[in-house]
Amino acid sequence: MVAKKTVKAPANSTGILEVRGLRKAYKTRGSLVTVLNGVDFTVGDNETVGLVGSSGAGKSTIGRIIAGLEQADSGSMDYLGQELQAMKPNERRLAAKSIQMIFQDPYESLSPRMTIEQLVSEPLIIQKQGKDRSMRRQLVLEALEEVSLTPPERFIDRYPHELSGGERQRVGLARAFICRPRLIVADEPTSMLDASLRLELLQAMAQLRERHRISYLFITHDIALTRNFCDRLLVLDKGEIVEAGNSGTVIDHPQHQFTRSLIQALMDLNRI
Ligand SMILES: Nc1ncnc2c1ncn2[C@@H]1O[C@H](COP(=O)(O)OP(=O)(O)OP(=O)(O)O)[C@@H](O)[C@H]1O
Repeated sequence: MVAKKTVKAPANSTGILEVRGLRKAYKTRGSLVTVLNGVDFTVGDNETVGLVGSSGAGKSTIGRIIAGLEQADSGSMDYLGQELQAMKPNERRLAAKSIQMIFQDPYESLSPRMTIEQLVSEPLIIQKQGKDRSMRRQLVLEALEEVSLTPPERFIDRYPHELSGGERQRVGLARAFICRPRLIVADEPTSMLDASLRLELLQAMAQLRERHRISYLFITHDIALTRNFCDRLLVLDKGEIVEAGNSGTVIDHPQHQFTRSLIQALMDLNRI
């Protein structure tokens, strides 16, 4: 069992994830480029934490490292008392059951050759949950219902190309939800959706959080979106978190020059 070896009291009794000193550099054309330069933050239980920063700041890299899709060079990630960085691949796979990720592109993130049933049940198969196909189908129907793809029977046998962009993103959310995670890393899930679909997805995410006590790390370019959707906001600049706090407070009273420039850019955009 994974937990047995690594269990210790969580550093923050209400936190589920505590990230400390995360560093990552990529080798490109022979030279090493530092992307994350000692990133520190926490995500609380049932909390939605927004992560903003300029393009290329390293937001997705943080998300991928937490979801286990990439390895950090150093630092620690205490997740429910388990140190993710120190885990072997098979332990990490088990932990991954309760940390899931949803992605930006509703067209590329779902295989076009799989039905919605196959796509949403795939994590169950990987995690060896759901004893047979009919049980898995039932769990898929429930997950589709949870993300407001109703009636689920209308969606389950279709292919992604038969769905709208907003519906596909909710399929991605159902796929992330089906193993009942504690934490979902959402990497710009709304950026390719128009305003009304954006709202639908955020409502579906908020509903899941309310019903099932899920925390989100919500990565976005759109700092305005974080005001109501996120409890807390983290601002990433030059590989470090330069500001963190209640999202309304950070937006209304930014302390760091970089945060001010992000908000100014938003105001300039709204004036166009
Ligand atoms: N596999 C890789 N190899 C080399 N460089 C990479 C790799 N992945 C990311 N990078 C670089 O790391 C930096 C951070 O990338 P990342 O995708 O995390 O940024 P981001 O903040 O999510 O950007 P955006 O908002 O544009 O999506 C970028 O400069 C990117 O080019």
